[in-house]
Amino acid sequence: MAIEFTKYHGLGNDFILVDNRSTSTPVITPEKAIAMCDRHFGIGADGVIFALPGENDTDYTMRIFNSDGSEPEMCGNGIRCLAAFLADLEGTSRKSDKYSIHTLAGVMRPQLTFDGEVKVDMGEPRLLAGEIPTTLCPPDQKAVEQPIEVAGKTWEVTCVSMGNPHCITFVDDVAAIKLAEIGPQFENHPAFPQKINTEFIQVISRDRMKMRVWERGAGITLACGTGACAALVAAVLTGRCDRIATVELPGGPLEIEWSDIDQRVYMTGPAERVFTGKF
Ligand SMILES: N[C@@H](CCC[C@H](N)C(=O)O)C(=O)O
Repeated sequence: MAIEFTKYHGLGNDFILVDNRSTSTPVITPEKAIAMCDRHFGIGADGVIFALPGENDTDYTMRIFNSDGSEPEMCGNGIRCLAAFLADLEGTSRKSDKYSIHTLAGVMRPQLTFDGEVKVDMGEPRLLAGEIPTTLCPPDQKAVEQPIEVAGKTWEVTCVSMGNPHCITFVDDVAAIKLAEIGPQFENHPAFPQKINTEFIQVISRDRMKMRVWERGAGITLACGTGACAALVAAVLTGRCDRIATVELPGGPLEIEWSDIDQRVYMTGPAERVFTGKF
Protein backbone atom coordinates (compact mmCIF):
# COMPACT_ATOMS: atom_id res chain seq x y z
CA MET A 1 0.00 0.00 0.00
CA ALA A 2 1.33 3.45 -0.91
CA ILE A 3 2.09 5.75 2.01
CA GLU A 4 1.46 9.49 1.85
CA PHE A 5 4.34 11.52 3.20
CA THR A 6 5.74 15.03 3.44
CA LYS A 7 9.46 15.64 3.41
CA TYR A 8 10.94 18.28 5.74
CA HIS A 9 14.44 19.24 6.72
CA GLY A 10 16.09 21.02 9.63
CA LEU A 11 19.38 22.46 8.36
CA GLY A 12 19.68 19.70 5.78
CA ASN A 13 19.02 16.91 8.30
CA ASP A 14 16.10 15.54 6.28
CA PHE A 15 13.10 13.47 7.26
CA ILE A 16 10.06 11.80 5.76
CA LEU A 17 7.04 12.73 7.93
CA VAL A 18 4.10 10.33 8.07
CA ASP A 19 0.63 11.18 9.43
CA ASN A 20 0.16 8.28 11.86
CA ARG A 21 -2.52 9.95 14.01
CA SER A 22 -5.13 7.21 13.51
CA THR A 23 -3.13 4.39 15.14
CA SER A 24 -0.57 4.07 17.91
CA THR A 25 2.01 1.96 16.08
CA PRO A 26 4.03 3.07 13.04
CA VAL A 27 2.20 2.29 9.79
CA ILE A 28 5.39 1.08 8.10
CA THR A 29 8.13 -1.37 9.06
CA PRO A 30 11.81 -0.51 9.62
CA GLU A 31 12.55 -2.30 6.30
CA LYS A 32 10.17 0.02 4.42
CA ALA A 33 11.78 3.00 6.18
CA ILE A 34 15.20 1.88 4.90
CA ALA A 35 13.78 1.73 1.36
CA MET A 36 12.14 5.18 1.67
CA CYS A 37 15.36 6.76 3.02
CA ASP A 38 17.52 5.35 0.20
CA ARG A 39 18.95 8.33 -1.72
CA HIS A 40 19.24 6.46 -5.02
CA PHE A 41 16.24 4.11 -5.09
CA GLY A 42 13.88 5.85 -2.64
CA ILE A 43 12.81 9.33 -1.51
CA GLY A 44 16.10 10.02 0.28
CA ALA A 45 16.26 11.02 3.96
CA ASP A 46 18.14 10.60 7.23
CA GLY A 47 15.05 9.09 8.87
CA VAL A 48 11.28 8.52 8.88
CA ILE A 49 9.21 10.27 11.58
CA PHE A 50 5.70 9.26 12.63
CA ALA A 51 3.13 11.64 14.16
CA LEU A 52 1.15 9.33 16.47
CA PRO A 53 -1.63 9.99 19.01
CA GLY A 54 -0.41 11.44 22.32
CA GLU A 55 0.37 9.22 25.30
CA ASN A 56 0.29 10.16 29.00
CA ASP A 57 -1.68 13.38 28.45
CA THR A 58 0.59 14.72 25.69
CA ASP A 59 -0.71 16.20 22.42
CA TYR A 60 1.15 13.75 20.17
CA THR A 61 3.75 10.99 20.20
CA MET A 62 6.84 11.04 17.98
CA ARG A 63 8.59 7.90 16.84
CA ILE A 64 11.44 7.77 14.38
CA PHE A 65 13.39 5.20 12.41
CA ASN A 66 16.95 6.08 11.39
CA SER A 67 17.89 5.49 7.74
CA ASP A 68 19.32 2.07 8.75
CA GLY A 69 15.96 1.07 10.30
CA SER A 70 17.07 1.36 13.95
CA GLU A 71 14.86 3.31 16.36
CA PRO A 72 16.46 6.14 18.38
CA GLU A 73 14.92 7.66 21.48
CA MET A 74 14.89 11.26 20.22
CA CYS A 75 15.73 13.55 17.33
CA GLY A 76 16.21 17.31 17.78
CA ASN A 77 15.97 18.47 14.16
CA GLY A 78 13.22 15.92 13.66
CA ILE A 79 11.03 17.26 16.46
CA ARG A 80 11.20 20.76 14.95
CA CYS A 81 10.10 19.24 11.62
CA LEU A 82 7.33 17.35 13.44
CA ALA A 83 6.04 20.59 14.99
CA ALA A 84 5.90 22.25 11.55
CA PHE A 85 4.20 19.13 10.10
CA LEU A 86 1.58 19.12 12.88
CA ALA A 87 0.83 22.82 12.36
CA ASP A 88 0.42 22.13 8.63
CA LEU A 89 -1.81 19.08 9.30
CA GLU A 90 -3.94 21.02 11.79
CA GLY A 91 -4.18 23.95 9.36
CA THR A 92 -3.13 26.46 12.00
CA SER A 93 -1.30 29.71 11.44
CA ARG A 94 2.16 28.28 12.26
CA LYS A 95 2.71 31.48 14.27
CA SER A 96 2.99 30.31 17.88
CA ASP A 97 1.68 26.75 18.10
CA LYS A 98 3.06 24.81 21.06
CA TYR A 99 2.95 21.04 21.49
CA SER A 100 3.77 18.51 24.18
CA ILE A 101 5.29 15.48 22.48
CA HIS A 102 5.76 12.07 24.04
CA THR A 103 9.05 10.46 22.90
CA LEU A 104 11.09 7.46 24.05
CA ALA A 105 13.30 10.07 25.78
CA GLY A 106 10.44 11.71 27.73
CA VAL A 107 8.19 14.69 27.00
CA MET A 108 9.59 17.39 24.67
CA ARG A 109 7.96 20.78 24.04
CA PRO A 110 8.44 22.43 20.64
CA GLN A 111 6.97 25.89 20.01
CA LEU A 112 6.74 27.62 16.65
CA THR A 113 8.08 31.17 16.89
CA PHE A 114 6.83 34.31 15.15
CA ASP A 115 9.90 34.45 12.91
CA GLY A 116 9.12 31.00 11.47
CA GLU A 117 11.59 28.99 13.55
CA VAL A 118 10.91 26.34 16.21
CA LYS A 119 12.16 26.53 19.80
CA VAL A 120 12.23 23.22 21.68
CA ASP A 121 12.44 22.52 25.40
CA MET A 122 14.69 19.48 25.14
CA GLY A 123 14.63 18.62 28.85
CA GLU A 124 17.59 18.10 31.16
CA PRO A 125 20.77 16.44 29.89
CA ARG A 126 21.70 13.13 31.53
CA LEU A 127 25.32 13.04 32.52
CA LEU A 128 26.05 9.85 34.46
CA ALA A 129 27.91 7.14 32.57
CA GLY A 130 25.17 4.61 33.40
CA GLU A 131 22.57 6.91 31.82
CA ILE A 132 24.48 7.48 28.54
CA PRO A 133 25.29 4.48 28.60
CA THR A 134 29.07 4.10 28.48
CA THR A 135 31.59 1.93 30.28
CA LEU A 136 34.31 4.61 30.03
CA CYS A 137 33.97 5.22 33.79
CA PRO A 138 31.86 3.83 36.69
CA PRO A 139 28.07 4.16 36.07
CA ASP A 140 27.53 6.74 38.83
CA GLN A 141 30.23 9.11 37.51
CA LYS A 142 30.20 11.70 34.72
CA ALA A 143 32.18 10.67 31.63
CA VAL A 144 34.01 14.00 31.26
CA GLU A 145 37.34 14.16 29.42
CA GLN A 146 37.79 10.39 29.44
CA PRO A 147 40.43 8.72 27.26
CA ILE A 148 39.29 6.28 24.57
CA GLU A 149 41.28 4.38 21.93
CA VAL A 150 39.77 4.71 18.46
CA ALA A 151 41.48 4.24 15.07
CA GLY A 152 44.90 3.80 16.67
CA LYS A 153 44.71 7.08 18.58
CA THR A 154 43.78 8.18 22.12
CA TRP A 155 40.93 10.72 22.11
CA GLU A 156 39.64 12.65 25.13
CA VAL A 157 35.84 12.50 25.09
CA THR A 158 32.88 13.80 27.09
CA CYS A 159 29.59 11.87 26.95
CA VAL A 160 26.11 13.40 27.29
CA SER A 161 22.66 11.90 26.83
CA MET A 162 19.87 14.09 25.46
CA GLY A 163 17.66 10.99 25.67
CA ASN A 164 19.92 9.53 22.97
CA PRO A 165 23.67 9.01 23.50
CA HIS A 166 26.42 11.41 22.37
CA CYS A 167 30.21 11.35 22.56
CA ILE A 168 31.88 14.75 22.12
CA THR A 169 35.51 15.38 21.19
CA PHE A 170 37.00 18.89 21.11
CA VAL A 171 39.53 19.36 18.31
CA ASP A 172 41.63 22.24 16.92
CA ASP A 173 40.39 21.87 13.34
CA VAL A 174 37.07 20.17 12.74
CA ALA A 175 37.60 20.17 8.94
CA ALA A 176 40.65 17.93 9.32
CA ILE A 177 38.71 15.06 10.94
CA LYS A 178 38.31 11.99 8.70
CA LEU A 179 34.71 11.53 9.74
CA ALA A 180 33.74 8.72 7.34
CA GLU A 181 36.67 6.64 8.61
CA ILE A 182 36.56 7.44 12.33
CA GLY A 183 32.79 7.83 12.83
CA PRO A 184 31.83 4.15 12.43
CA GLN A 185 34.63 3.13 14.81
CA PHE A 186 33.23 5.40 17.53
CA GLU A 187 29.66 4.30 16.78
CA ASN A 188 30.48 0.62 17.25
CA HIS A 189 33.08 0.93 20.03
CA PRO A 190 32.51 -1.61 22.85
CA ALA A 191 32.51 1.26 25.41
CA PHE A 192 29.05 2.20 24.07
CA PRO A 193 26.63 -0.71 24.55
CA GLN A 194 23.79 1.10 22.72
CA LYS A 195 26.16 2.56 20.11
CA ILE A 196 26.78 6.32 20.01
CA ASN A 197 26.37 9.56 18.05
CA THR A 198 29.78 11.20 17.63
CA GLU A 199 30.38 14.95 17.48
CA PHE A 200 33.67 16.72 16.75
CA ILE A 201 33.72 20.31 17.99
CA GLN A 202 35.98 23.26 17.28
CA VAL A 203 35.39 26.05 19.79
CA ILE A 204 35.59 29.48 18.11
CA SER A 205 34.72 31.60 21.14
CA ARG A 206 32.77 31.26 24.38
CA ASP A 207 29.49 31.58 22.45
CA ARG A 208 30.33 29.94 19.14
CA MET A 209 31.48 26.53 17.98
CA LYS A 210 31.75 24.50 14.78
CA MET A 211 30.50 20.93 14.72
CA ARG A 212 30.63 17.89 12.47
CA VAL A 213 28.69 14.75 13.30
CA TRP A 214 28.59 11.03 12.62
CA GLU A 215 25.14 9.82 13.62
CA ARG A 216 24.30 6.40 14.98
CA GLY A 217 22.17 4.67 12.36
CA ALA A 218 22.50 7.43 9.76
CA GLY A 219 26.22 8.24 9.24
CA ILE A 220 27.37 11.74 8.27
CA THR A 221 24.49 14.23 8.38
CA LEU A 222 24.40 17.99 7.76
CA ALA A 223 23.09 18.70 11.27
CA CYS A 224 22.09 17.01 14.52
CA GLY A 225 19.92 18.87 17.05
CA THR A 226 20.44 16.56 20.02
CA GLY A 227 24.15 16.52 19.12
CA ALA A 228 24.34 20.34 19.16
CA CYS A 229 22.63 20.36 22.59
CA ALA A 230 25.01 17.68 23.91
CA ALA A 231 27.99 19.61 22.50
CA LEU A 232 27.02 22.80 24.33
CA VAL A 233 26.55 20.86 27.59
CA ALA A 234 30.00 19.24 27.12
CA ALA A 235 31.55 22.64 26.36
CA VAL A 236 30.07 24.09 29.57
CA LEU A 237 31.10 21.06 31.66
CA THR A 238 34.70 21.39 30.43
CA GLY A 239 34.82 25.20 30.86
CA ARG A 240 35.09 26.00 27.15
CA CYS A 241 31.82 27.92 26.53
CA ASP A 242 29.13 29.90 28.29
CA ARG A 243 25.59 28.54 28.61
CA ILE A 244 24.24 30.18 25.44
CA ALA A 245 26.01 29.53 22.14
CA THR A 246 25.60 29.22 18.40
CA VAL A 247 26.54 25.80 17.06
CA GLU A 248 27.55 26.04 13.40
CA LEU A 249 26.81 22.84 11.50
CA PRO A 250 27.47 22.03 7.83
CA GLY A 251 23.75 22.73 7.19
CA GLY A 252 23.61 26.01 9.16
CA PRO A 253 23.46 27.36 12.73
CA LEU A 254 21.45 26.28 15.78
CA GLU A 255 21.00 28.45 18.88
CA ILE A 256 21.41 26.42 22.07
CA GLU A 257 20.93 27.40 25.71
CA TRP A 258 21.55 25.27 28.81
CA SER A 259 19.50 27.26 31.31
CA ASP A 260 21.10 27.82 34.70
CA ILE A 261 17.59 28.47 36.10
CA ASP A 262 15.85 25.17 35.31
CA GLN A 263 18.88 23.18 33.99
CA ARG A 264 16.92 22.37 30.82
CA VAL A 265 18.35 22.69 27.32
CA TYR A 266 16.59 24.90 24.74
CA MET A 267 17.25 24.57 21.00
CA THR A 268 16.07 27.04 18.34
CA GLY A 269 16.32 26.49 14.60
CA PRO A 270 14.40 26.15 11.33
CA ALA A 271 12.10 23.44 9.96
CA GLU A 272 11.34 23.58 6.23
CA ARG A 273 8.76 21.69 4.18
CA VAL A 274 10.28 20.32 0.94
CA PHE A 275 7.59 18.32 -0.91
CA THR A 276 4.77 15.83 -0.50
CA GLY A 277 4.22 12.52 -2.26
CA LYS A 278 3.26 8.85 -2.08
CA PHE A 279 5.67 5.91 -1.82
N1 LIG B 1 19.54 13.91 13.73
C1 LIG B 1 18.96 13.79 14.99
C2 LIG B 1 19.29 12.57 15.80
C3 LIG B 1 18.65 11.32 15.19
C4 LIG B 1 18.85 10.08 16.03
C5 LIG B 1 20.27 9.57 16.06
N2 LIG B 1 20.72 9.14 14.77
C6 LIG B 1 20.37 8.42 17.08
O1 LIG B 1 20.40 7.26 16.68
O2 LIG B 1 20.41 8.70 18.27
C7 LIG B 1 18.91 15.08 15.77
O3 LIG B 1 18.74 16.13 15.12
O4 LIG B 1 18.94 15.06 17.00
